[in-house]
Amino acid sequence: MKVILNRDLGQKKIDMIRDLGYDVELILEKDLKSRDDYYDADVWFTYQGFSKVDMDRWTNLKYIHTTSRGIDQVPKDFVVDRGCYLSCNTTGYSVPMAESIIMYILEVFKNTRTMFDKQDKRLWKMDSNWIELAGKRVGFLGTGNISYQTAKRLRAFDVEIWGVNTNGRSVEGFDRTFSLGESDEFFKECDVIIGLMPATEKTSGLIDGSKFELMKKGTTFLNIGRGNLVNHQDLVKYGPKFRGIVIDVADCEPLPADSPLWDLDNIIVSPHNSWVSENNIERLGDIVYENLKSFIETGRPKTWVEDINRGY
Ligand SMILES: NC(=O)C1=CN([C@@H]2O[C@H](COP(=O)(O)OP(=O)(O)OC[C@H]3O[C@@H](n4cnc5c(N)ncnc54)[C@H](O)[C@@H]3O)[C@@H](O)[C@H]2O)C=CC1
Ligand SMILES: O=C(O)C(=O)[C@H](O)COP(=O)(O)O
Repeated sequence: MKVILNRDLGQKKIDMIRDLGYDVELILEKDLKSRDDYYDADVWFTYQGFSKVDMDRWTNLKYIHTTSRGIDQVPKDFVVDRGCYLSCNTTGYSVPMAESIIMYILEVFKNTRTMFDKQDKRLWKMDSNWIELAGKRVGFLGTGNISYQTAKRLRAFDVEIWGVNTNGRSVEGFDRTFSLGESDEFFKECDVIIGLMPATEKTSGLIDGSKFELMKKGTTFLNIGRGNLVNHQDLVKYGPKFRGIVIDVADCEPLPADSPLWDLDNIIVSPHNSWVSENNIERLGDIVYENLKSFIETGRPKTWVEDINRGY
């Protein structure tokens, strides 16, 4: 079985896979001599490699694992037509994402932008506009794994935690949950609202002026999942209403230098950085190992995306 890996998982994981004792040829993408050497592989671990290869040329491909959590970049027709398995980095980034989100909220609540500005100017001047997280209501758009890990850690700050998901089902770690169709109260009452939804046809532009209108003045709004969730024109228009805005993702990445979002004085722009951590390769390696072991032994990975057309 020929397996192409886009990331070096380290010798320990490679040895673990080899020690399984099966006839597996593991090749790092960077060691492929030519693009032609891809096309007879059985398994491909990739992220955005789809645009770099000619998808029509694969002869044996039976299993794709994308090293990202989101699967919006995956050519879904190919997966369906070929009857290929698709798996992704289900939980691998949730911990660093949760920590980054808590950092962003505190940055907005404690005005760190202003603090660093003053520091650059060697200005010793107190700021009386710092607010507490304790007692606030934090709302998650999406109650998936990243939201869960963030909510779990936010508990220590004595906040109330609400969430929106597809049907309003209750989810461990959330005090209240809403369906999007019945979520006006959510938008009106949350002090912090965090976008953590996947990019799908259904989520595209969900958060627009009509939702910003419902939010109270001084809300802190973060979009961390995918940029398509938010109507950016409306975000700019309603910008001054917020205590702070944080975007880790945008409808166009990199965010163009002439985007009016850069001009908002209450925005933190993080360049799709929230997932970064020194532990990612170790976590990815665990998922890859379990999935590959299962694929070799049973013909299917341990976990996979069962309904690719759902989009996440
Ligand atoms: N900025 C970054 O660096 C990263 C961004 N991401 C993004 O974050 C997203 C969320 O990740 P997870 O929490 O692990 O995903 P997940 O699949 O565990 O959760 C997704 C949540 O969104 C909800 N949802 C989906 N469509 C909906 C709709 N139309 N209406 C209402 N709710 C809907 C689901 O009910 C679920 O609660 C990923 O899909 C990915 O695009 C993931 C990792 C890193
Ligand atoms: O996992 C996702 O989805 C992301 O958006 C992450 O930022 C990172 O994706 P990779 O660069 O690790 O594929």
